[in-house]
Amino acid sequence: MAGAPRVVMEVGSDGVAVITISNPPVNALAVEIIAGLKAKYDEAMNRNDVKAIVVTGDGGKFSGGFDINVFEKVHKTGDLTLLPDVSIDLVVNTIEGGRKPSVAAIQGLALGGGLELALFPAFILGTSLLNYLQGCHARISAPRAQLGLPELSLGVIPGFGGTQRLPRLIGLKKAVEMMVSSKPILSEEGRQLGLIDVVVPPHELLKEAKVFKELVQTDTAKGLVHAFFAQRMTAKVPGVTDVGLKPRHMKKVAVIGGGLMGSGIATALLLSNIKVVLKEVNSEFLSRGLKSIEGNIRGLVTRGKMASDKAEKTLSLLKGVLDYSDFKDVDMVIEAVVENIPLKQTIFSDIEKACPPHCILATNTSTIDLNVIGEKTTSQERIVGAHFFSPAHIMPLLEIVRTNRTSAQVLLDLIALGKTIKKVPVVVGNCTGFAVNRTFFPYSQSAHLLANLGVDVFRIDRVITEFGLPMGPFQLQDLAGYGVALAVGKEFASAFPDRTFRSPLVELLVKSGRNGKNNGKGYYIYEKGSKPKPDPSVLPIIEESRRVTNVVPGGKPISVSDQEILGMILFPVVNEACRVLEEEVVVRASDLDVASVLGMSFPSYRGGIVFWADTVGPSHIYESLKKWTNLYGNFFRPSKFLEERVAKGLPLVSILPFVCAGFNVIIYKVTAVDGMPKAITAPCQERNH
Ligand SMILES: C[C@H](O)CC(=O)SCCNC(=O)CCNC(=O)[C@H](O)C(C)(C)COP(=O)(O)OP(=O)(O)OC[C@H]1O[C@@H](n2cnc3c(N)ncnc32)[C@H](O)[C@@H]1OP(=O)(O)O
Repeated sequence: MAGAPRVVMEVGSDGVAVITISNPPVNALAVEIIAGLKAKYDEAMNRNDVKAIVVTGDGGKFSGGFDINVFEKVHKTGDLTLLPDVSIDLVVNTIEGGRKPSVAAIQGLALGGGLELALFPAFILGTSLLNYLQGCHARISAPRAQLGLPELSLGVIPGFGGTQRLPRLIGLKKAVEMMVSSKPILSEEGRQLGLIDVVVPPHELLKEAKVFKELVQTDTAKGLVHAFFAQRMTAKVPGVTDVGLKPRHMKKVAVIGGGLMGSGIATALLLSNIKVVLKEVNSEFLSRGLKSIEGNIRGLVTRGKMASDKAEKTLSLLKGVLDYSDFKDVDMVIEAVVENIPLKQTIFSDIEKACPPHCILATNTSTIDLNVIGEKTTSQERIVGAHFFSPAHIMPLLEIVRTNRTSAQVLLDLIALGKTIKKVPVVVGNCTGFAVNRTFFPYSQSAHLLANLGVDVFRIDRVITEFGLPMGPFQLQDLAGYGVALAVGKEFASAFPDRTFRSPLVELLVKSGRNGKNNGKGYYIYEKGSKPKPDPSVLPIIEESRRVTNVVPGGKPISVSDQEILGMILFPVVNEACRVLEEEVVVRASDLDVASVLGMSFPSYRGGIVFWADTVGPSHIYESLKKWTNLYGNFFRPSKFLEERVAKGLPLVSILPFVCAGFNVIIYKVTAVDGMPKAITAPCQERNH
């Protein structure tokens, strides 16, 4: 078990005091660590037998930076005194004031406040001590340690003096690049960049400390800090990751279908050194799939991101096949064929016979009920959804879809595999659209409703991009292709007819020969080398759609502000998120935040869809939806969950009502004779989200 955070000091006979930070797993600079550092530095400075100081971290890591939990506490309490005055107190008064040489011994990582702590010795060396140390090295680092200032990714700036000291250490250009990109460099590069011996005057530190404290209080910092913790929570699934099971190693995975999704999934697996068998139905499709994987991997070489011998080694892990004979020793199959129920059912019945009994049977379906897919098998415990987002080797989200029969072991294995292939796994329930597509299905629906009510489509896109999404709903539709919009629209219309707005617009666009970005003609004109331009010739088609739907009250286009447009697009999404929470499609509300950020590019600095909704205020959202229901119909009707939350004055993220039914109350025990964990009933209990 990890011990309590502490700082220890050992003084050797050579007069060197080694101060070690110990706060597993990353030696975060918790308040008690900072206090401990100050106490040990004070002691070292005051002891006559100490000639020099080395500061280092325990467990192979220097420090992952200031303890982010403190930010969260500040957000909750508004109490800024929780933030210690490190730069002034520790650096100026203790370290500099003490006038003894101090060296940082870095290994593993020195991030944020951790790196800034390592810069402190330079601060001392930069003044009088450098003169008598005669070029002594102030930071000793093990190979490949990560050095970075990722504070901007949390919405704050380096607050322990880094903005002043890093530029002096490695030059302004590189320092700004490191701060803006938040990306770490390796110690080897850091060494090449050299040392700078300049002192930062205390008044600059004071200024910096003030700005830092102001930034911690902004919504942006709150959103980013929430997103940080939420992302780390997704891999903690009650009844799965806390019941003593160990993930099994996936050495060889079969992917069925070499189309866009299948080849992307295969690429992601190969890049993590997992053997892949790619199966297709004929040699033409197979060679197309293999070529696309090769293209993905060789593209990394062209862009200088992978050495060519490494690419060849990676590709040697890939084998293309036309039958199931190579499936006899695979640990997992991921089916990624077209969304056709009989085809998927046949494949699952075939792979059940062809694969070993421990093999996980996963599907990349984005819509079809997993119970239906597995209907012709007797292996329901090992059937699971592995829903990747396109392009699968790039997009970071992996929705792991469970039925009420999927075993905990299988879920755990998939969570572990997700992490191995550098995805963020989010475990979700089995419903139309799962968590992400289900929550965001009203997004394009409301955009179409607004367009049919007379609002300009390009204005809608602008409002949404100004809010922070990378593109608006109409440009997104152009990008995804109209075939996808029509197919997905049908699924949702049949699953949720009470809240579907039927717009003929996409059909009219297809009729007029448009297919979005695919053929260069959609709401926008797409030309090579230039940004998409709004296409005025689409306006008569939109007019035609308005005539057909005839939803404009009094026949006149509605007049709405940008703020209302934003609400009319995003509040229905929040409303659906409420239903997703009520039905416990996600384990906790923050999982939906992560899924919305990583799957829909919802701006991370807004914390995710539910977090943002709480910032806006559930009662404002509820009242707005009620008003729009009266004006424009049922599409906007507030959900029961939202209504109840508002009635109780609760935010959306707090305790979810615990329903004693469905997959969430199943816990697992390894009792089955075949070694697969079996579900047992668990008592109901309230969980904190
Ligand atoms: C004043 C200063 O200028 C302000 C600052 O220093 S702000 C902080 C700057 N530092 C950062 O942003 C680093 C954030 N951390 C990371 O990027 C990554 O955690 C890491 C690269 C250090 C390690 O990554 P990885 O090995 O994949 O482990 P990861 O799962 O992310 O983290 C392990 C645990 O450490 C915790 N942790 C990591 N960094 C932390 C931090 N700075 N504070 C508190 N907890 C932290 C994580 O929450 C996680 O906890 P859990 O096991 O209970 O879920």
